[in-house]
Amino acid sequence: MRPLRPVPLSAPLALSLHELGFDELLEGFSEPCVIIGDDYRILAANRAYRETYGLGGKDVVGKTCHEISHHSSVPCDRHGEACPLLEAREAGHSARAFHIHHSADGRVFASVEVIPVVPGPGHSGTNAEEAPVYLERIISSPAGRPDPRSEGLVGESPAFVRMMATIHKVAPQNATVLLHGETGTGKELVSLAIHKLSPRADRPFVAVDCSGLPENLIESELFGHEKGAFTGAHTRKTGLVEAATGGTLFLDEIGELPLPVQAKLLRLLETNVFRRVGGIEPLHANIRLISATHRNLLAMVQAGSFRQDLFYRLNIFPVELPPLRERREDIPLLVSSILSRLSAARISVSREALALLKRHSYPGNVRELRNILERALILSDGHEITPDHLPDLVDGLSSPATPSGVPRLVSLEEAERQYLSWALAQKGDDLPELAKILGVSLRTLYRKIADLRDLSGPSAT
Ligand SMILES: Nc1ncnc2c1ncn2[C@@H]1O[C@H](COP(=O)(O)OP(=O)(O)OP(=O)(O)O)[C@@H](O)[C@H]1O
Repeated sequence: MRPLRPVPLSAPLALSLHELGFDELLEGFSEPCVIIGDDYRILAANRAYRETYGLGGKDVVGKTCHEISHHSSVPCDRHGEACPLLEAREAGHSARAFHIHHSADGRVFASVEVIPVVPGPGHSGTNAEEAPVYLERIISSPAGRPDPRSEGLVGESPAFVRMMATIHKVAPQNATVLLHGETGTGKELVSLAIHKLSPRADRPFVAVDCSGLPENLIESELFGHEKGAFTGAHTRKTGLVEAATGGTLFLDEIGELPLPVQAKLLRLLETNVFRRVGGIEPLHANIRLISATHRNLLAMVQAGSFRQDLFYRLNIFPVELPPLRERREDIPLLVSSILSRLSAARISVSREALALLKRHSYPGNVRELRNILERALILSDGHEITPDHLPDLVDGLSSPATPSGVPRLVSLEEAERQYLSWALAQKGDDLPELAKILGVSLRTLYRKIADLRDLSGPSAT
């Protein structure tokens, strides 16, 4: 058997990779692993790889890695993906990539690491035997799948896969993460995924909606209070920072946090110390903080409503969540996934209905898609969903298209109404700011909104 020595090695691997033959080496790993040659051919595979990617009992040895995991006759870089083998070959050190793989159990997200391996010092082989070989380890993601049966995050578009790759990189670190995305893009789901992928996974995940808490309560909710700290504080109360000890605290809509609480949060992040309201004892926090917002925090900093120092503390690792209209390729998959979550029966969607669903601009993103499908399911009595069951998408105003997504030629007046509906869905909570962006006075904006409501009836945005 051929003795092996890997170059260079990350510390944990170095312990298991020395002077071993292919099979012995591979069986040391519980995750799927293969040894591949320069030409992508699999030279050996461990049991986990055979079970995960097995081709109905046929051996994988002699096949190429892209044939097995991508069901493709050409390497993944020819599909626009990063090929870790190519990178490892060129750089001479290990390389990683995040891919969608075909496993025996459907498609999965997979973190792939390729490590160059060379013969051990005692080995004197033939030239052919000394051709470079690589160890490929694959860890499939528990955070979601590009598969309708997935419980977690669903998607397969390049924008979505890029975001998934980013969260898989940051999750194992303790870094503070700031998620930015429009409403309904999945910020809470992504934050939970980061928690589940982190070493804190078996400790608490505590989610707090900063916009849902009255200003005078936020501080005691977050930090707790001592008995008698204020009228009505009859007992000592543990705050959410303490409740998240060892785990992750998710602060949703961080832009809504009042300035005095921003100062306390900053102190917590800088010193890891906080005090309960009315308390003097300093308490040590042990949390990972993930925050999220749909707002432009930098613009808020410039406007003086968000602390600059807190912004930089929160923004250590920013993650942008793509809006659904920028990943329309995901709509068919999301439709089947959401329908299978909503109904145990198999519900089909007609071609025309799917075309309508794909054309809509979704100011409310995945949450809006879910609501539309929930209504359609009721209207269809659990049978095939057709355009008749999608009145919001057929009727126009309550389903505004983005300027780039106007599905047919319309009058300028109609285009303005559609654009205004869309703009309101993006920034309707800050009309002065929206008026500024649209270049109209606040009074004009109010008038246009009133016209829009008159025209579209009580259900308009
Ligand atoms: N990629 C996805 N795959 C499957 N479901 C998703 C995805 N993204 C969002 N959802 C679903 O959409 C809904 C909204 O998601 P979530 O609450 O995480 O969004 P959000 O960005 O936090 O919204 P908000 O800013 O309004 O709080 C949920 O039902 C969630 O399960």
